[in-house]
Amino acid sequence: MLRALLGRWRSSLRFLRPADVSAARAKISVTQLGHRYGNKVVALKDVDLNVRSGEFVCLLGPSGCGKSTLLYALAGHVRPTGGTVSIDGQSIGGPGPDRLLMFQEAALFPWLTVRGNITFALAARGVPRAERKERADQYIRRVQLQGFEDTLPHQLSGGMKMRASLARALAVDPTVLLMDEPFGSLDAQTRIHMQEMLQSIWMRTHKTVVFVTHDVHEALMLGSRVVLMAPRPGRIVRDLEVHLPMPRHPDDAALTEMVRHIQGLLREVERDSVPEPEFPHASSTEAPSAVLPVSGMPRPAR
Ligand SMILES: Nc1ncnc2c1ncn2[C@@H]1O[C@H](COP(=O)(O)OP(=O)(O)OP(=O)(O)O)[C@@H](O)[C@H]1O
Repeated sequence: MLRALLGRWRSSLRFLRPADVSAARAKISVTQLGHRYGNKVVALKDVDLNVRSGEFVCLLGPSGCGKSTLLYALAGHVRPTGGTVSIDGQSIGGPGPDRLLMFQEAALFPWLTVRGNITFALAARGVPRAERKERADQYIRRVQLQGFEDTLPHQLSGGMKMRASLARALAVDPTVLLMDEPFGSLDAQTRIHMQEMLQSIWMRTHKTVVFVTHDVHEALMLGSRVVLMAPRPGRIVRDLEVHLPMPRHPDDAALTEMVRHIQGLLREVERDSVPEPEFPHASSTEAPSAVLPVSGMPRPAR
């Protein structure tokens, strides 16, 4: 029984080398990316990553390994001190409408209803007025918020706010969805529900997603690929393709075994990381702690 289980999770995990996903065919291509903040912290060093169209890539690693810095470099909010980021072969010089960044906070306009928040974002993207309501309602149904179209954000639970934010992100239909621990502030039950919902939406849309998390279970619930990062300096140490069938169930035995294996890898990574001297943080005003999201809405304080 145990042997069969081990066989299943091992055959569901494939280690990738950078050359396995060619830059020429990648949707997102990151080459030799480095970033040093003004306070001398090397947040990223020599990061190479190619993401294919339609992949769900989870960036996973301990605090401070540069996950958010990498995500904000993809969004165009961090201007890396070295290397390049390209989308569809075009080097990016800043934020663009092809990428949308979602945060742990739902970042809804409090004076607009659920539908109003979505139609506002559609208007900002130039969607004709006649299409906005129908499109908003379509995505409201997709995140199971029907009946709450005219509700204001303060009347919603945390999970519902996040669903509204997800509906807004999907409705504007960015080429790439960038998510920074979006479910981090939700309770365990709501978090699982959001993961299942996002998973079923992704299975239907196959949108290219880059999702930051430090939760191994979440990464394996969602990711078609899991990229492990290590700190000091921030870098990629493993790139894993996950072939567990979808939809995945949070209690699936093979998934649970895989979680244990990756937790072991992360412990090794932490052990092998050289501690870096403490640098003052407060004087720096650089992203990711002070950025504007791609959607153009003010980024809430982290
Ligand atoms: N604005 C900033 N100015 C200076 N240093 C920063 C800034 N933002 C992040 N750092 C440093 O860069 C390194 C990487 O930070 P980053 O937030 O990208 O890591 P992370 O893996 O996303 O961490 P967490 O999971 O805690 O959010 C850390 O050492 C952090 O202290």
